[in-house]
Amino acid sequence: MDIIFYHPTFDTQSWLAGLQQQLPEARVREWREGDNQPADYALVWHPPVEMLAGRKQLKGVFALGAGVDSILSKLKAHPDMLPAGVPLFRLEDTGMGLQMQEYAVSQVLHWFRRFDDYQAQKQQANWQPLDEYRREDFTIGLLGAGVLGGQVAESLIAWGFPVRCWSRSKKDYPGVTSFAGAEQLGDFLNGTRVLINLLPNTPQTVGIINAGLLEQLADEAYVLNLARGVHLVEADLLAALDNGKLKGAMLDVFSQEPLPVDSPLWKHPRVAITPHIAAVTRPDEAMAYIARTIRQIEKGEKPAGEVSLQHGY
Ligand SMILES: NC(=O)C1=CN([C@@H]2O[C@H](COP(=O)(O)OP(=O)(O)OC[C@H]3O[C@@H](n4cnc5c(N)ncnc54)[C@H](O)[C@@H]3O)[C@@H](O)[C@H]2O)C=CC1
Ligand SMILES: O=C(O)C(=O)CO
Repeated sequence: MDIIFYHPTFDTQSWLAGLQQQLPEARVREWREGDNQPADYALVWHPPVEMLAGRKQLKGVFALGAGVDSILSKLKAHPDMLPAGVPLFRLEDTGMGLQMQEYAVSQVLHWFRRFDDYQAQKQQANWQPLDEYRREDFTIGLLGAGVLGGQVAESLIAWGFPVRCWSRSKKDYPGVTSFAGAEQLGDFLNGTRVLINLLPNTPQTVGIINAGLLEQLADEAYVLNLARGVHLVEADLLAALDNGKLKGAMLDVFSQEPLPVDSPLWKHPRVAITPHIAAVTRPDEAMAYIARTIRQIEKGEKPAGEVSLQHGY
């Protein structure tokens, strides 16, 4: 079995060694320009078109991340990049769920305990206990309730917050109120105090967090964007912060990355920023998942994690 690997920034040698250990029966190599030698599987992130185009013998392509938007947008421009019938897999969880839980829980607690207000008071040397917030006024709403959103919901339930989610179809997570489809988006937003985005980037979700949506949230709401920058209309977020509708935002992802130095988001006192690190690929867990999935394919089984090209995620 031959496996080709391409990632623009990962430590390729350590991935090749790790994969070889997980799959001793395979021949694993780095893909380089001009390599047309046979391959059964391709492991990729931002792959050059020529790496995959025409490789009809592939049994599977693995995206080395959870979101497949960059691969699918390339596929749109170059439909021959993924030969017909070759399944595309993505990383499901592989350690990202826990990272998303850490990020979301720490930030929700930061807002809930008013550390943002105390930080602002500190700038003024102002010693002033503030009214406590009540959990019942702190409903958390998850936009997207899949592998990662479901785990974030679970972690916030454990902290006693009212939690609701919105997805394409209804979910059955214990203690979580589930809303589904465009017709229930308004009900989901009504009363949501903290909006956490974990949607995939698809034509249906681009720009979804806009002025019209923000207006429907509870007053003094907060936005946590953990998914993709294109989901959020940044100008609308800034306007909602400045008109008082939103109390704060924490953003991990941006319409342009790295975020340009002249973006007004950097300077806004109620916007917190991290550089797209909410959940990163954990090599050991990712390699174990890929090896397990390849073994399932080799046995003729149908593994989890296949991307629906029809739905775009
Ligand atoms: N900031 C970061 O470091 C990272 C960001 N991500 C982002 O998180 C996203 C979510 O990852 P997973 O939970 O693994 O994805 P998933 O595919 O398991 O879950 C997606 C959820 O969104 C819902 N959804 C999709 N389209 C919808 C629509 N039109 N209307 C309503 N609901 C819709 C689905 O029903 C599902 O509940 C990824 O696509 C990626 O963009 C993932 C990993 C790291
Ligand atoms: O896996 C993904 O989709 C990511 O965004 C990793 O940072």
